[in-house]
Amino acid sequence: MTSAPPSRTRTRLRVTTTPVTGPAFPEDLLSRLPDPGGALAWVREGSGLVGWGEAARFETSGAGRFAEADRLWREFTAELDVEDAVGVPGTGAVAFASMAFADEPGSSVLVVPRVVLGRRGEHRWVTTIGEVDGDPLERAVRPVRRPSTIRYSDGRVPVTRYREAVAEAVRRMRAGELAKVVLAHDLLAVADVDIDERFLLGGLARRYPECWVYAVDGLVGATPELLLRRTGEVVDSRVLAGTTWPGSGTDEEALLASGKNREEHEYAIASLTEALRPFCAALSVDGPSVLRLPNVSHLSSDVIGTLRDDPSPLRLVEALHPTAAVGGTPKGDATRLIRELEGADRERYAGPVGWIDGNGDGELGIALRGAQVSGRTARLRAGCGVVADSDPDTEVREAHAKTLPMREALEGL
Ligand SMILES: C=C(O[C@H]1C=CC=C(C(=O)O)[C@@H]1O)C(=O)O
Repeated sequence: MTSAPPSRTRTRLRVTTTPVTGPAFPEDLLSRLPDPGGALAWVREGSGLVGWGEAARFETSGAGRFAEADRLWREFTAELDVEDAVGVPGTGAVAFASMAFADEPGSSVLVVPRVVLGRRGEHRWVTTIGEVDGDPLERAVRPVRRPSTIRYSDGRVPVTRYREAVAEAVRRMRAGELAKVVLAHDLLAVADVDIDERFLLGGLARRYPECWVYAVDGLVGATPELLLRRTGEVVDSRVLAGTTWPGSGTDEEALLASGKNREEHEYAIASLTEALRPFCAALSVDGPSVLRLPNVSHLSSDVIGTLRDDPSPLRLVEALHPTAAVGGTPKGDATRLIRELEGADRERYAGPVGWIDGNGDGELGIALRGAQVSGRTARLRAGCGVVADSDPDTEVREAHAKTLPMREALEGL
């Protein structure tokens, strides 16, 4: 489904990026999101983009969802009348993207906001796309509402089924059917009032400043994993796989030395670098080291490359997704096993999420540590890499630790 304003066919849509200096620009980008719903965000350590309103929206599905979204975005941006007085990645036309995990079913979306506030290094700017009433920096912000009660219940893949799924996956791996699969379960949270996306974003940003806090079309979270950032001819990625958490009995030194976690990590690195290398003149991996977050610590590697041609961020993530951090090895076998053992649609969990601009730059993370928010409900999802050595009970505990950021954000901690 595609919708764009009717004006698009009559006059060229105007996009204006203006630098902002002085106190008019907010210290906290998230604090300017005006409404409880419809938040668009990609923010880390105070920098990034937030947006609101909808100048256009493009929805795609199926195996061709990335290519179709890429085509629609190119066609849309070719028709724009852009005046960009800042000229850095994220200025000019921007779309927030959230792509479905699986080819079928699932719907992916690009949302083009009417207003974007952005911050990158010393640059601060406002972009308007199409008609905008008044000064976006003066726009009234509705008070952020916190829920009084949150009730949790089993989702479509309850913990008991999740444990069985992990045990079955381990059996298949010991029988030599595949090397790694990432299995996930979900948890349903119901609040007493409609959930204010800004309440979640604020809590996540406060507790997880080293993560990318995101919101696109009701999918809200704080991901520690960068799938791909394109800045001109440079691409980089932060690959995570292999986890420990407080109370697990495995400290960070033991995580670095753990054969099982190193194996999980190696598959994730290999899947990313094998898919990215054909696009690159040079590619290097630095790691693993340990990324310490309040709820978990991960084995983490940084990948950096120089592009040889000019592929768009969406075409690049099409090649990379799903890496073995969220799919498995071999990719096709793992994806089929996920469908069989989870038996429920992941929707946009573990899919690419972030932004793209009209000049070919973009930042897309993996939609982890989040929830799909709709009215009073939030569906939380979390998964773990399973290899032949995995223990089902331990994976259940690890998945529980991975839902902590969103449980705390809902509870206002
Ligand atoms: C699939 C998730 O985490 C991935 C990212 C980092 C570490 C992971 C792990 O150690 O299993 C997972 O591969 C999730 O948070 O839902």
